[in-house]
Amino acid sequence: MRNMRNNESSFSLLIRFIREALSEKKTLVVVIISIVGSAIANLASPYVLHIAIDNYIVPGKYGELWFVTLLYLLSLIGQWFFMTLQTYYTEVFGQGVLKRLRSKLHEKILISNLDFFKEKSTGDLVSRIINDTNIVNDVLVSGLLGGLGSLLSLAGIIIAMFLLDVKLTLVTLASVPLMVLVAYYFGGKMRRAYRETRQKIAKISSVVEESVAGIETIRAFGKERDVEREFSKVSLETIKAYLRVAVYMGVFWPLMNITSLLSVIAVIAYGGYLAYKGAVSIGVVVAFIQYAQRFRGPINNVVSMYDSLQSALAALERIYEILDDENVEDYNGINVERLNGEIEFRNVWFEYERGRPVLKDINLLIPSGSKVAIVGKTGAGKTTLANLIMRFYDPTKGDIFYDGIEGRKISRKSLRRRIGYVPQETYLFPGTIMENILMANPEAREEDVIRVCKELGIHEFIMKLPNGYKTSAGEAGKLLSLGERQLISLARALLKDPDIVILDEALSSVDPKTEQLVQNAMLKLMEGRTSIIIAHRLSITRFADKVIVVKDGRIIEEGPPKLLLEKKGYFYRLYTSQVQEV
Ligand SMILES: Nc1ncnc2c1ncn2[C@@H]1O[C@H](COP(=O)(O)OP(=O)(O)OP(=O)(O)O)[C@@H](O)[C@H]1O
Repeated sequence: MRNMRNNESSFSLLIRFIREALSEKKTLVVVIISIVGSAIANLASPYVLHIAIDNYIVPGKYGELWFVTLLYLLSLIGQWFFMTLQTYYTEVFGQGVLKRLRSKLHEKILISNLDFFKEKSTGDLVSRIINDTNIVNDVLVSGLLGGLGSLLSLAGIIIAMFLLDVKLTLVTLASVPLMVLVAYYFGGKMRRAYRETRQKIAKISSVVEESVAGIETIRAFGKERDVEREFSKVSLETIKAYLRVAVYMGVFWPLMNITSLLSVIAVIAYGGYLAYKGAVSIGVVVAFIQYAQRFRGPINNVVSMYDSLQSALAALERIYEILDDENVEDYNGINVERLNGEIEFRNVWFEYERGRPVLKDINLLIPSGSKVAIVGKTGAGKTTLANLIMRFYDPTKGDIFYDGIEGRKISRKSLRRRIGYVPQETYLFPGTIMENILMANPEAREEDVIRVCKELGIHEFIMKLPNGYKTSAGEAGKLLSLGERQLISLARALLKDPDIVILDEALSSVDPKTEQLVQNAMLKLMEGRTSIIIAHRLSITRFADKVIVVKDGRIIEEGPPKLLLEKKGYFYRLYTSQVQEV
C-alpha cells in the first residue's frame, strides 16, 4: 500500500517535471527530430548494404554500384549529422530546463522567511541547487531523451529485421535476454560504484571545507593530525570506489561485447545455413550481422535508465520540497514612504517554536525620535525584539504599530527601506568596500558614500586600507575586526537615510580606538532618528532616553538610565557587575 502511494507520487512528480520541461518546446522539437533522424540513419546503412550485395554485387551490376555506394555514404553522413544535432540540442534543452529549475530554487530562497532557514542548512540548500538539479538534468533530460532514442533504435532494428526475415530475427533476438541480464547485473554494479565515487568526492570536499572554516579551532585544540587522518581515510575510500568502477567497467563492456557477438555467431551459423539452402540472400545475412551488433548500446541505455530513474526521482523530490515550502515572505501591504518613527508593542507574544514563548506580553512605546537602549542577559530576547521590528517575524499574539499603523498591514519591503539595521555581525558581499556600502541605496553615488563616511568619521579609517574604498571585501574581511566591519555596516545604514535605526552592538570587545570610532558613528547615525540600541556594553546606555531591561522575554524595568541606576534594581546590578568585570 505504502509502496503504491510512493509510486503514485513518483509518477506525479515526473509528470509535473515533464510539464515544466515542455516549456522549452522549440529545442525539444529539434531534439526529437534529430533522435528520429539518427535512428533512421542508423537503420539505413545495413539495409543499403543488403541492397548493394543482393541487387548489384551478386548479380554483377557493377556499373550501377556507385549509386548504392553513394546512398551508403549518405546514411553515414546522416548518422553523423543527426548525432551531432542530438548531442548539442539535448544539452541546450537540458541546460534550459536546468537554468529554469535553479533560478526557481534560488528565487525561492530569496523570498523564504526565516522559519524556512531554521530547518535547512546551507550545505543542504547548496547541494539541492547544484547537485540535485544536475542529477535531474543528467538522468531525466539527457537520460530520458537518450533512452527514447535507444527505444526507437531498438524498435526500428527489430522491425527492419522482421521485414527481412522472421526466422533469422527470432534466432538473432535469442541473445537479447542475456544482454539485458548482463546490463542489469554488471551495469547496475558499475553504476552503483560510480554513484559511490561521487559521494566520496563530496565527502572529500566537505572535509576540506571544514578544515578551512574551522582552522582556528583545529589549531587551538591541536587536532591537525586527526583531521589529516580523516582526510586520508576519505581519500583512500575514494580511490577504492574508483578502482571498483574500473573493475566493473573492465568486466562489463567486454562482456556486453561478447554477448552481442553471440548473436552474430548465431546469425553466421543459422543465416549461413539458410543462405546455403537458398532461403535468404547473402545480403540479408550481412545486414543481420550488422543489426545484431547494434543492440548493445541501446539495451544498456534502456536498462540503466530504469536504474538511474530512482536516484533522479529522489533528487526531484528534494527539489520540489523546497519549491513547495510555504514559509515565504508576504510582501503585500501598505507602502510607507516615510515614517515619523513611533513604534508601539501592544501585548506582543512571540515564539520561534510552538509552545516556547521567547517574548511574553511586551507592551512598549518608543516615541518618535527617541533613543531606547535594550539591555538584558544573553538569551533574554533582545535580538528577537529587533527581529520583530524589522518584520523578519510577526508576533505570535498581539501587534506592533508604526506611527499608529498595524505592522502586519505595512509592506515588509517599504518598512525595511525606512529602517537602518546594523546587525552584530556584518556580512560583506564579494566586491569592493565601496560596492558594499553602495548596495544599501540603489540611488546613491560614490560621492554620497564618501560624504556619509566622512560624517560618521570613518573616512580616514577606510582610506588607510590597502586600496581605500576599492579594497576588496574578501581581503578586507580578513583585515577587519568585528568592530571595524560594523563601521561599514553603519555607513550602509546612514546611506539609506532611514527614519528608524536599530543597532545591535558588536559583542566581542573591540580595541579602544575602534570602540570610540564605532560609538561616535553610532551616535551620529542616531541623531534625529528613532533609535533602538541593543546594548551589550552598558556604558552606552548613558546616551539613551530610556532603557528597557528584558529578562526571560519580559520587560522587567523601564525608564531613563539615571533613574534606573538610582533605583538600584536589576539594571543597577547588571551595570555594576559589568563595570567590575572591566
Ligand atoms: N531562530 C531561532 N529559533 C529558535 N529559537 C531562537 C531563535 N533565535 C533565538 N532563539 C531563542 O530565543 C531566545 C532569545 O534569543 P535572542 O537572540 O533574542 O536573545 P538576546 O537577548 O538577543 O541574546 P544575545 O545577547 O546573546 O544576542 C533564546 O533562548 C534563543 O535561544
